[in-house]
Amino acid sequence: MKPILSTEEVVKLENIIEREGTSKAELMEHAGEFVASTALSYHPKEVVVLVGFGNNGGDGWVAADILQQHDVHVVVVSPVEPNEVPSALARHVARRTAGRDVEIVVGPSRDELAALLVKADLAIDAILGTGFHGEVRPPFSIWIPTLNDSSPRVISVDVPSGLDSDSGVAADHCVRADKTATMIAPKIGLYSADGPQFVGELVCGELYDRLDEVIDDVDHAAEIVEPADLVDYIEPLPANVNKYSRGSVLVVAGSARYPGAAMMAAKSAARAGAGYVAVAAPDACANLIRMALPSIPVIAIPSDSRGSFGAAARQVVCEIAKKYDCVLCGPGMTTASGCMQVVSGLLELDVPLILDADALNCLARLSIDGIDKTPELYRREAPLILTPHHRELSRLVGDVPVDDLGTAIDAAQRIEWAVGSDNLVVVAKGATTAIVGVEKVLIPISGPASLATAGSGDVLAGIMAGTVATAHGDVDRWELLCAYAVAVHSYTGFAAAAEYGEKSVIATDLIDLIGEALQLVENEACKDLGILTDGEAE
Ligand SMILES: NC(=O)C1=CN([C@@H]2O[C@H](COP(=O)(O)OP(=O)(O)OC[C@H]3O[C@@H](n4cnc5c(N)ncnc54)[C@H](O)[C@@H]3O)[C@@H](O)[C@H]2O)[C@@H](O)CC1
Ligand SMILES: Nc1ncnc2c1ncn2[C@@H]1O[C@H](COP(=O)(O)OP(=O)(O)O)[C@@H](O)[C@H]1O
Ligand SMILES: [K+]
Repeated sequence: MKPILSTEEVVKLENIIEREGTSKAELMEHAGEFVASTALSYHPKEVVVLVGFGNNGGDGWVAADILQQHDVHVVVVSPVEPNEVPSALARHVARRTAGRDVEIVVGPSRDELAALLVKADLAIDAILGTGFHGEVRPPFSIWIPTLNDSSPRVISVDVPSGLDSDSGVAADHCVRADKTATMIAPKIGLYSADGPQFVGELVCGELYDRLDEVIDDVDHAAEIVEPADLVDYIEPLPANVNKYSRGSVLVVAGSARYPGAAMMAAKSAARAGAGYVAVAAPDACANLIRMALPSIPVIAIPSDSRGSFGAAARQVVCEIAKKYDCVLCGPGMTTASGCMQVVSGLLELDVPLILDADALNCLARLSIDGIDKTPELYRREAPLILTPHHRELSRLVGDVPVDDLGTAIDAAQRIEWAVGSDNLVVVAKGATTAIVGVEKVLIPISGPASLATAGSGDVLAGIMAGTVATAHGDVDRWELLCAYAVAVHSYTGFAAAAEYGEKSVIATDLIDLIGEALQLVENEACKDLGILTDGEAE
């Protein structure tokens, strides 16, 4: 796993590194070297380096110096003369670079800048880094759109200028990078809110050769899960299994209005490897589900007058649910009062439970002002996995706004910390999904935007249930198991986009690609571990 840090954590880490004997000036030299080597991989002839007033600019000045030593024609565009750069560290390197054969253009007009960029084949954006806040002021509010309107490839130093490195919110003017060369560790804002739209390809320069020894001395805002981390969940099917020993799932879902959600979740659980998947659905839709899923037994549960679980459902469902390795509750269920009773009944059972979709809305309704205020509602011994999207998550914490990765992590942590159990995981779904456990926040492999289609969450919930059931409770870290399920879901998205086209994927396409996705995750993990080469994996 690779750490993702907040700006505050990066500053703490830089101070620790300094105490260990590597100064900030040396880190700036290494940052500039990393930017230069990233730039040289494009074999550029003409590079424009845009520098700001701070240390982000300092990285740019160092990179400019190195690039000119590699016979690249470099033009540094600065708002002030090198002698007037306010940051002392950056001023030192600016003066040094100015003493070499580098062209420096101070305070160009929009047209002058545009003319320089037209001639360049690469631009380096060292205007604003982690010190940026608020809206972009002149002259950068002119430079940034001029850069975005120009043709050269853009490498942003540390963060795209104009992006808040913590919240990931882009200012009105924000550099759209082809590649972002971030320093020491990726900043959380690169993954949050607008970040993914502006960052381009992300590369990280560690800058300090003993980073491994100090990285755990600061908290980590989150950790990126790499395929190799998932290797424990990749196991061949033993020859001597039977359908029950493979793992069983009960999907408690559906209603007369939404039978499809139950079908998709159940089929996905089976495709994800569970040997025995059954559906407990209101009798108003049970026959429909039976006809659509001949391989899956459907248990008809008493309905209410509108075709949702009725008053008698709680007792019947809970009696059945005890026998399964995993229960998934929620897809297409509605929030009728019988459903709320089913959810509270299942929470009392000693069986791994996944609450998704309407089960989460029921849970939210069972509390008055957010479930984190009433942890007794969801505190239990057996594992509990909640899989809310941002709106569901917001409802769970009493309608506190949740609209990006940062606010989703905060909300999920409120739910986690109110209970403080290793067995509780909140999978906060979004364009970037965060898996929040009591100690760590994991960022699993993200899928393509094609996954933003109705029913895609039902497929994920099914994959999650299949994964939990086949693990048989033999799980060191539930967060990592959830990361595996999310990765499989992400790869169904890639496979479906390749087969049907990015915009044409519908949720049912994902289900039949789960097998392929399982294989893709395995291939990536093996590649990471050096067991398989690129060619073999294809
Ligand atoms: N501190 C360290 O040890 C290291 C820092 N490094 C670099 O230093 C950067 C952080 O440097 P700084 O803290 O100097 O910050 P920045 O260089 O990111 O920005 C600070 C400057 O930007 C200006 N600014 C802030 N908000 C603005 C706005 N809204 N409109 C226009 N101008 C604005 C400020 O006037 C200030 O001069 C990192 O992103 C990284 O690139 C690297 O050199 C590695 C080592
Ligand atoms: N822009 C996106 N890029 C990648 N994945 C996305 C994007 N938008 C949504 N997803 C993923 O798609 C799934 C959607 O789930 P959800 O909102 O519950 O859908 P539904 O309720 O329709 O089943 C989640 O796993 C989410 O992480
Ligand atoms: K930058």
